[in-house]
Amino acid sequence: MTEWTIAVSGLSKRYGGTVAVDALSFTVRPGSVTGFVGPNGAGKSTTLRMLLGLDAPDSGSALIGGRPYRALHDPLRAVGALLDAEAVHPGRRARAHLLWQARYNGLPARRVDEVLELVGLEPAARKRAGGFSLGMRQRLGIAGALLGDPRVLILDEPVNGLDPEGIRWIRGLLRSLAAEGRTVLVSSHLMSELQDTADHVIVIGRGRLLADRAVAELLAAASGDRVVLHTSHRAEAMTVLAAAGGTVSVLGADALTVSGLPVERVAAELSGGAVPFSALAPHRASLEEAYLDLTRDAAEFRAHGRDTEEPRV
Ligand SMILES: Nc1ncnc2c1ncn2[C@@H]1O[C@H](COP(=O)(O)OP(=O)(O)OP(=O)(O)O)[C@@H](O)[C@H]1O
Repeated sequence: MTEWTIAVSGLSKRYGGTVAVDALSFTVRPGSVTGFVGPNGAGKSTTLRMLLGLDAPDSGSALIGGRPYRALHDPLRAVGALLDAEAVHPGRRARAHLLWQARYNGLPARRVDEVLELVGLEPAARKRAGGFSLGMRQRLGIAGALLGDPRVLILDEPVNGLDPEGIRWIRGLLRSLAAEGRTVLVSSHLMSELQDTADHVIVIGRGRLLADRAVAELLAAASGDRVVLHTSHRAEAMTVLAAAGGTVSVLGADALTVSGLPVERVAAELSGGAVPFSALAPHRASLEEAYLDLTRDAAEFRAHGRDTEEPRV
């Protein structure tokens, strides 16, 4: 049986003087959602295009189930991909577009109706794609990716253009596809989009690997041993906690961050000093904070030319 792992190894691609992907290596395993994150221009789409055989690497390899995409026996059943939701002809009706794709790949018309239902596009099945919102085009692209009931899904910025309801929907869809044992790789330039979706993230910048870690690990590292304290007696709290050996910084008008003291000790010190407080809890970092921590270290990320753009929040 094929192990449907995505394996990128020493992958590099240059366009003229631009190094788009630079000796990139990572593995994406079945059964979880893996986020592929980096700011605009980091090299995500180029990597995905090489994985799908749409661009040739200068060196290295990009394999799916141990083979290059072009060598897969039944590619649509093996891999479903969404690269560009705009790629549908505007005059084509949604169902007709999918039927054409299905026939071309030897799939039954029944499957077209199944995927239309899965992505919630049944009511628009007979409408022309030209009249679709970006969110509807994303859904149509996802329907196309799911047609062959593939083991591996590769989606480039699938959340782009979706409204909050659509974002919730795609999170659920990705999680259920992964729970069925599929390999799910989803790119985004916004780490926050992957919160509550990805189990694992691969972060790249300027074509290079910055992190390849479980989300839980990344969040634990970014959360550190900090405690967040809410009190209207900020000055007194700072004095008491500093005297106890804590490092205290101001978070907001009524909020402080304390590190170097466990939460129980902070509570005991405040009570001992008769300093009132309204809330006290270990700090839980967001995925966006973890991302900013990571990219802060990668100074070259923002220091030069095209990557001067801050990751958008
Ligand atoms: N066909 C091409 N010809 C020339 N340069 C290219 C080509 N494709 C990508 N590049 C360049 O390679 C770099 C990486 O681009 P890529 O589209 O892979 O990044 P990305 O991470 O997908 O960004 P985005 O989030 O904006 O889609 C960029 O500097 C881009 O301008």
